[in-house]
Amino acid sequence: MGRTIDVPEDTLQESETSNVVLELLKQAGGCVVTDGGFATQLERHGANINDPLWSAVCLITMPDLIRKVHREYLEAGAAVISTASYQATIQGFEMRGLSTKDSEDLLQLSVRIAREERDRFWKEYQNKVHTGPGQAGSYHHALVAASIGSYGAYLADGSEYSGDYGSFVTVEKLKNFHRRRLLVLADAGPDLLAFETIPCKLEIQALVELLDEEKIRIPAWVALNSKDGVNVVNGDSLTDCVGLLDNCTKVVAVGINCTPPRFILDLIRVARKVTSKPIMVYPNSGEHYDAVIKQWVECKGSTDTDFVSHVQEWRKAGAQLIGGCCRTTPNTIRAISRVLYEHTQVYAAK
Ligand code: MET
Ligand SMILES: [Zn+2]
Repeated sequence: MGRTIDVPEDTLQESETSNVVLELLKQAGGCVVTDGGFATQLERHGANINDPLWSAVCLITMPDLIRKVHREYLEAGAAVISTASYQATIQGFEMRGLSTKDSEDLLQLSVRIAREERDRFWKEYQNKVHTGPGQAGSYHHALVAASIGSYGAYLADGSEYSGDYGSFVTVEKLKNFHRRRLLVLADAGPDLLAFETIPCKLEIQALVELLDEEKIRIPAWVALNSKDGVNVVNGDSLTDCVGLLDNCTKVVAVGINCTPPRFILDLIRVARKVTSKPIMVYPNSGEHYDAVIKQWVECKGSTDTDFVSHVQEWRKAGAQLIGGCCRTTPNTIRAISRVLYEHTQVYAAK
C-alpha cells in the first residue's frame, strides 16, 4: 500500500527507531482509525458504571463485557484499542476494600483482556477485508493501548474537564499519584500507554518527568482536552503543552480526546506547528458532561454522519490516528474507517 501524501517526510524516517505507532502508520498508508467511546459502549450494553471507578468497575463485575466491546471495535476496524483502565486506580480499588495485590491484578487484567481479544480477532480476521454495509478496509494487527486517565478522572468530580486541581496540587503530588499504576500497566505488556483527557500543563510536566524517572520502555501517547479550540481546558496554552510533549522521547504521539468535534481542526493546526510527531484525535460526540449528575446532557452532539464529515479535513490538517471518545460507538468507527479507507484506495491507485 502506498503511503499518503500528507505524512511529513521526517515523521516516517523516524520509524527506524522501531516506534510501534510509526510502524503501524507506515503499514496502513499514513492514517489509521482508533477505537471509540469505551465506557459509552459498555453502558449501551447495559453496564451500570455510575461508580467512582466508572468503566473500570466492569473489570470486577463484567470482564466478559469488556472483551465484547474490544471485539466490537476491532470488527469496526480499530487499529488501536484502549483498555478498560481509564478510571482504574489502585487508590480507587483500595477504597472499595480490595487489597493492593488484587488492585494491581485488576490493572493487569485490563491489559490481558485486550491483548487476548486482539490476538483472537487477528487469528480469524488477518486475511479478511471488511466490506459489510457501511464499512470497508483491511484490518490491521491492532495495538493495545493501556488507558491512563488524568488525576481529574480519578477524583471523579469532572475536574478532567476543568483542569482545576486547586493550588495544593504540585508536580510531585501528580507524579506520586500516577507512579505505581503506570509501572503496573507498563509491566503488563501493552504496546502503548495512552494518557487521556489530560487537562493542564502541570500534569503533562509530571508525566514527562515520570516517564523518564521510571525509565518506562513502553512508548506513550498523551491526549489533551480543550473547550475552546485554542487552549487545553484549564486555559494553559496548547502550544506550550504540545511543546513539552514534543521534547519527550518516550512520547510517540500527541493529540486531543474527549473534546467536541467543532474544535478539533483548529487544535490540530496548533499542534502541527509545534510537533512532527503523529497527531491523534478522538473527539467526543459534542455533548456536554454534567459532573454533578454524572451524565452526558444536551443531545445536540454530532450524529455519526456529522462527525464523519470532518474526518477528511482532520486528516489533511495532519491527524494520523482518528477515532472517537465519549458517546461515540462502533458505528462511528466503522464510518471513519470507511472514509480513511477510501482515501487510501484513491491514493494507492495514483
Ligand atoms: C472521559 S474520556 C474516556 C476515555 C476512555 N478511553 C473511554 O472511552 O471510555
Ligand atoms: Zn471521553
